[in-house]
Amino acid sequence: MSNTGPFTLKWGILATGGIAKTFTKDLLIPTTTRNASDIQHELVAAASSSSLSRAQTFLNEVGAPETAVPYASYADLVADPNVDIIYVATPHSHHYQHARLALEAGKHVLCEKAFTVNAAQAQILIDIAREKKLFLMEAMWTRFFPVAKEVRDIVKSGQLGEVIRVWADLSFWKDVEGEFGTAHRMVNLELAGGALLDLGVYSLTWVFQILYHIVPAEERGPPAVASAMTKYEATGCDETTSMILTFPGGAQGIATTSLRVAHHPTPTSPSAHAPIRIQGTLADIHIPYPPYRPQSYVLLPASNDARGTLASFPEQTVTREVPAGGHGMFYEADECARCIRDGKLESEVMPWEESLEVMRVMDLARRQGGLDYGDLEGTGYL
Ligand SMILES: NC(=O)C1=CN([C@@H]2O[C@H](COP(=O)(O)OP(=O)(O)OC[C@H]3O[C@@H](n4cnc5c(N)ncnc54)[C@H](OP(=O)(O)O)[C@@H]3O)[C@@H](O)[C@H]2O)C=CC1
Ligand SMILES: O=C1OC[C@@H](O)[C@H](O)[C@H]1O
Repeated sequence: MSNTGPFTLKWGILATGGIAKTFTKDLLIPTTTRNASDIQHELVAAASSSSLSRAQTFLNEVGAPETAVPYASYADLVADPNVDIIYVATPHSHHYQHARLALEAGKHVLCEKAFTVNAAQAQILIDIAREKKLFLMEAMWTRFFPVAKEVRDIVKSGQLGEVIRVWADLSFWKDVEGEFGTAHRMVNLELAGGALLDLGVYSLTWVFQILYHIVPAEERGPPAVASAMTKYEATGCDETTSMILTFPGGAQGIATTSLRVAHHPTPTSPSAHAPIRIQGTLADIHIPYPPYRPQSYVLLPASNDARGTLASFPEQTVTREVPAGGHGMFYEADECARCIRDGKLESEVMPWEESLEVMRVMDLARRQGGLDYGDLEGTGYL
């Protein structure tokens, strides 16, 4: 690493919807507020497929520097020589096309979750990134929170004993018809909507972080998958999907998602149990809602009348709040900057192979549930 000051990563934002705005605001929070002063981010451009004025409005709304350039097309954005990395923030249906557009133009890519519609598309993006020596990462921001890292480290240390089971739910207790109708991206088949790709991917990421990511390579393997899927009648997307994953060695992951019921109808109520529960032979870890933005965890030693308390530590709650009023999306942006600075094509925290495995599990669950996205499943390009 050079000692000439922080490495600067120059960002172009592809799309101007809800999450693009949240992410970009985080990008503009100085890295010094989170002890990440070895890198910094610069917002250099944003594009809207709708209009130039929408791109300009977006830049104004996020508080972009005056030098940031608005574009009226994604093609123009990826052609900007001043841009290093493109953040793809379009609906699932378009991730493959837009990430590929950026890679083909020679840009590094951070692509929103779910990475693509299926594993075949993810594989092609990875192949292109490898061939062109470009950084590519699924924007699974949850993994980069300090709490997620701490939890992985605790499990790795053996403090929980052997992890036997991980329960993971991300569901929203919604009036689905009233809130989403048929056109909203959450339920619209033409945008690859549905609970699984939008929310279930988080349940899977918690299961994978514990039962796959931190398992030594020689013991690790893809899980067997048994799933059930119930459709939303109005569009045919999945409304409630439940998956039981059995990993080599026998540990089980139970990953669930729904648009109509949740682990608790008022997930932030003090009586709500945790949506993520990592269960070991000596202790559990519970992670409260929201599991996609984890800011605390509870360590619970196992205990019963007959055997007493097995672990040698008390129950404890650890809280790590996101600093500087951020949403927590800057952690994944920092990872991109460090990887690119260090010449890495992929992140060790969210490696290509694991995005692919998660996509394969979702492919299997969709096959078992009879959910096919038709033409959106293709690997043709633009
Ligand atoms: N990490 C997280 O916490 C979150 C991630 N997401 C992910 O981000 C992605 C976008 O979600 P979100 O921002 O909520 O969606 P929005 O509908 O708010 O925004 C999507 C944007 O994509 C662009 N777009 C391009 N083509 C289309 C199309 N055919 N239909 C609709 N929009 C299109 C539009 O921008 P323009 O007109 O400017 O081109 C639009 O504003 C999804 O993949 C979702 O899973 C979403 C929410 C939270
Ligand atoms: O990624 C997401 O996480 C937060 C949710 O609010 C959102 O619907 C989803 O796309």
